[in-house]
Amino acid sequence: MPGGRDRKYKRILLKLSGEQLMGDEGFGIDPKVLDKMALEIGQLVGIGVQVGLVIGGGNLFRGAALNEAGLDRVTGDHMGMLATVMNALAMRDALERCNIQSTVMSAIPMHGVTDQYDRRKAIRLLENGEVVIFSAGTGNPFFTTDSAACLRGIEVEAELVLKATKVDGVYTADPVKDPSATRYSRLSYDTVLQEKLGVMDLTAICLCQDHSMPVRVFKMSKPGALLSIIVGEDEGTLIVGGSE
Ligand SMILES: Nc1ncnc2c1ncn2[C@@H]1O[C@H](COP(=O)(O)OP(=O)(O)O)[C@@H](O)[C@H]1O
Ligand SMILES: O=c1ccn([C@@H]2O[C@H](COP(=O)(O)OP(=O)(O)O)[C@@H](O)[C@H]2O)c(=O)[nH]1
Repeated sequence: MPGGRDRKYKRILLKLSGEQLMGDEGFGIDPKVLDKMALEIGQLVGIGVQVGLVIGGGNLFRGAALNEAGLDRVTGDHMGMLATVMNALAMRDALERCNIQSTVMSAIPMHGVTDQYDRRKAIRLLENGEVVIFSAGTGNPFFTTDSAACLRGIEVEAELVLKATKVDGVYTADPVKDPSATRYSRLSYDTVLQEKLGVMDLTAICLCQDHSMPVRVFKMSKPGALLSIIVGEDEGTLIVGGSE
């Protein structure tokens, strides 16, 4: 553990975007990336952290993009949710190759492929040290997996939602488009909402605000970042209530 410090969190909900699974390819899943992520998740499990996972589907399908291409929006969202199930199965496979016990639950019943989402069972599995992968988002169209991550995090009483992303936190503007943007180390839900800071969808932020669920945004590809957060280091950006 970094600096020999104890873990700060016992139960977390980690949100990975689908795009993070595709590595350098423009589409699909790179098993080497999955293996790397599985090892990092395994480090958390190894120090007794209970890990719930939500994985997006943007490496495969997004409803809004399919809609722009001419498909019905709800059909597109169903396809996006099914994409998250595929990613979840691939992640379970990678975790099991690292001898990390895991269960995939789906918000859309998929008998024989995944378990159906069951909050009480999920909590029991987490308490037993299994990684629980919550797939198919919220099960409803017009939502995102950011909202699903916050929803599941609140439901299973995680202490923190961790949003892994391509940038190392929340900035005053999109740092990819505006090089003069500066990073917050901590900010309030209200600021994210008022400034419409685009790192996470605003529905997800509202849900976290209503239920006082803190969110930490960080860069997954930064070596050791995930573990640093778990031991309480000030990595990325923390979104919480009150004034910043
Ligand atoms: N104010 C902001 N601070 C940080 N990132 C921002 C901001 N506004 C927009 N972004 C963009 O949001 C992206 C993060 O969203 P992303 O992880 O792609 O979401 P998802 O994978 O869930 O679709 C970053 O890569 C960044 O370019
Ligand atoms: O509760 C949900 C979660 C996801 N989706 C669909 O699944 C796609 C993939 O999820 P997301 O875009 O959040 O993935 P990420 O950007 O995190 O990879 C979305 O675009 C939506 O079409 C949905 O309809 N309802």
